Order: sequence, then C-alpha cells, then structure tokens
Amino acid sequence: MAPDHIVDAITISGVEKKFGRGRQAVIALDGLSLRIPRGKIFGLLGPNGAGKSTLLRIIAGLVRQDKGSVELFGRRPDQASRRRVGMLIEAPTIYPFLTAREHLRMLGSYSERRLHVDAVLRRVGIFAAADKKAGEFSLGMKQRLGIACTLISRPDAIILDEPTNGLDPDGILQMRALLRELAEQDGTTVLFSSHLLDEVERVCDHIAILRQGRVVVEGDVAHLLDREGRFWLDVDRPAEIVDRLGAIAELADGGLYVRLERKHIPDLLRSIVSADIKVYEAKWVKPDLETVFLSQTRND
Ligand SMILES: Nc1ncnc2c1ncn2[C@@H]1O[C@H](COP(=O)(O)OP(=O)(O)OP(=O)(O)O)[C@@H](O)[C@H]1O
Repeated sequence: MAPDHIVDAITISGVEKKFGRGRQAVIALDGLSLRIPRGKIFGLLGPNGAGKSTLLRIIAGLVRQDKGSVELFGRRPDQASRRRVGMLIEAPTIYPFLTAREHLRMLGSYSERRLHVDAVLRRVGIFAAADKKAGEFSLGMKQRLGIACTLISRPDAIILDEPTNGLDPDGILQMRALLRELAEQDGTTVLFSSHLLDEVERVCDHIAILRQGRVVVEGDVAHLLDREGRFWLDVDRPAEIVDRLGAIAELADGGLYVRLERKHIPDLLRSIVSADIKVYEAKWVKPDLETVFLSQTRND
C-alpha cells in the first residue's frame, strides 16, 4: 500500500490518446494532466466528444494511452492498486436471472475487503428489492445495483461515467446523497463525469472542464465560482464607467457588470463616487457552473 502522505488518489500526467490513423485520426486526449485528491468528489465536465469517457476508460485500464502516465494512490496501476478502485464505466453488467443480493454475494466472494451485502443494498436504496431478479429492475434500479457492485469490495476510490443516467429526479437526489456519504463518511474518492451542471455544482468539491482533450478549467468549485464572479452596478451614468474601464466592463441588465477581483472593489467604488456618479445599487454576482461551463466551452 502507498504511504498515507500521498494525497492524490489518481494522478494523470501528460496523457495522449489518438483513435485511428492519418487524416481520419481523432485526438481524444491531448497531453492531459489532472490530479484527483483523495476523499473528495471530483466532477469531470465537458461538451460531447471532449474526452471524458476516454479519460475514465484509461484510468480504469480499459483503454491504453499512447503517451503519458496514470498513477493510482501514488503508484503505477497494478493488480493491487486497481483493486482499490471501483468502476462503473459502461452499462453495469447485470445478470437478469440473479437477484440483487446474489449479484453482491457473487462479487463479494472475490474480495477480501467485502462489505456486508445488506448494508450496501440499503446504501444504494434497493434493499426492498434485494431478492428480486435483476431482469425485472428499472433502468434506475439497475444503475443502483451497478453502483452496489462497485461498492461491495470496499473501494478507496470509485469512478463513474454519467452515474445519474436513467435516474428520475428522486433517484438523482439519492445518488447525490450517496456520493456525499461515501466521500464524507468513508473517505472514498469519487470521480465521475456528468452533463448535469447543476448536479455537479451541488455535489462536487472539485471539477475539471475538458475541451478537445485538454483541461480548460480546474479547481475547487467554491473558489472557481468566486473567481469567475462579477460586480454589478446600477448608476446614473453607466456608459461613462464602461468608457473608462474598457474591456472589463459591459452594459447589461439595466446597469453594468465589471469583471475584477473582489479586493479591488473598494477602489472602484471610491473612483465612481469621486467622479460624482450616483450609485443606486451594487452587488457581487456569483455565476453558476453553467455560466462558467459555457464561457469555457463555447466555440469562438
Ligand atoms: N473507440 C473509439 N474509436 C474512435 N474514436 C473514438 C473512440 N472513442 C472515442 N472516440 C472519439 O474520441 C473523442 C472523445 O470521445 P469521448 O467519448 O471520450 O468524449 P466524451 O467527452 O465522453 O463525450 P460524451 O459527452 O459525448 O460522452 C470523440 O471525438 C470520439 O468520437
């Protein structure tokens, strides 16, 4: 086992992956580097084709990178480090004639670190259907069973590709609670990809936005939203301020937005007041993740 001072659960360094050859070649990952801290929930975002699934598949060992390296808990992936990572990358492997309990018993029998079957079934919210055949399950229940299958061997990290696919709003809420519980109570690292920005904003500690096989934004969600914040002012002569500030200011929503760090706001307000411009309202506006996502992934 790697020493505890290794803070990254997963370290990706300069990973490149190309599919096909010559003119037909598609660069799925273009020298991508990323660190997934231990015990955190990390969301991977990006438009279609950005490289999210390819990255998760490479981490899972299902696809081999052309260049670069992946480390799991501070070591090159080997049987022991892979055993510490649970994965739900493609549709879960469900045997229709086995019950949920039988699935977990079977998979648990391969692991020395297995958890109690009933506890895992309760955790993912399918305990009531424990003895039903999985073939009768809805898509959402199959998804939960798939997650239960990754949890039974008590992984230190789990990787999920679009885990809320097929879940109804209630299922999405439960999935959010489950992911938080895994990270906060068990210290499990959770890495998942999603298109649901609102969901990611609510549940993740960290995110990375991918575009054309590269990371365009990465960081702690709260800091990121703070950093992307803007200051909105309702004043009597907005155009005058826009003229003076140039590119960092724009007229909108009946006033003007100024993009600057919070620490410079007192100076800005002082200069407005000393220019004898009347300020009726002023507020710091935090963007949501969707705004950040669109600003980073829109085609120019
Ligand atoms: N097996 C493959 N063969 C050929 N091209 C592939 C293969 N897998 C992925 N690609 C291509 O690599 C690029 C990245 O695909 P990937 O599936 O990783 O993106 P993604 O971000 O997961 O997209 P989505 O959000 O649509 O799932 C795309 O252009 C895709 O067409």
